Amino acid sequence: MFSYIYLASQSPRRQEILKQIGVNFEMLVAAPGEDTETLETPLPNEKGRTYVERVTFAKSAIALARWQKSGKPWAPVLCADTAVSLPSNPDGEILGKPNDASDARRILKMLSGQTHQVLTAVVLTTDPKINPLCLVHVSEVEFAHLTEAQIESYIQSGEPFGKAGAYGIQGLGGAFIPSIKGSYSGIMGLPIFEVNQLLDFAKVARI
Ligand SMILES: Cc1cn([C@H]2C[C@H](O)[C@@H](COP(=O)(O)OP(=O)(O)OP(=O)(O)O)O2)c(=O)[nH]c1=O
Repeated sequence: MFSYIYLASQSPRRQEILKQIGVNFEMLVAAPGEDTETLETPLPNEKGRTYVERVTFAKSAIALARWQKSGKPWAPVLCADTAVSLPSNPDGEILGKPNDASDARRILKMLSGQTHQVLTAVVLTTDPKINPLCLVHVSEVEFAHLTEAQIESYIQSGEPFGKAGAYGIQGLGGAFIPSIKGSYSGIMGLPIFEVNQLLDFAKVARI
């Protein structure tokens, strides 16, 4: 039985979700100069599922190297990546975190009035010498038609930044979403039900 895990993610949403299900975790934070952003550039013609899997496995390899350097005792390491996929987008289907306000505007205009997918890949390494447990969770999110004024005031709020697809369902962005098919927590970055199953399988204790 493991009494805690390492969370290798800067996402405050993932921390909240782990707390919600009573998981004890310690952050495995990036070392200065460590670059994970370059990984998050989609490869030419890369599909959503392949993208989130590739990025999460890469984040995982970086996290394991981080653990090795840290000299800390072993505990399972959890990594995840969330991206929005819009197959009808001619410039490539993957929409990640916006680079700036004009990128957020471009993404929100594409999502307006459409249904998109949110994909979250999760990788849990239970032993550094064996293959990790992994899954990809997919939800469908219906977006209402947004006016230019709504998009501008949403960008002004600052909420789109640091979030895949330039919105947060858990914040003001929730008001743009008439329906979802899938899981709210999966859209927020960590699907509770599936992660709970992985943690059970890996024999991780809860508080
Ligand atoms: C679609 C959507 C995404 N998001 C967030 C979840 C993720 O934090 C973020 C996607 O970026 P990620 O690259 O998955 O995660 P991150 O950069 O926040 O953290 P790290 O790479 O260190 O693990 O978008 C929401 O909070 N709400 C939403 O509705």
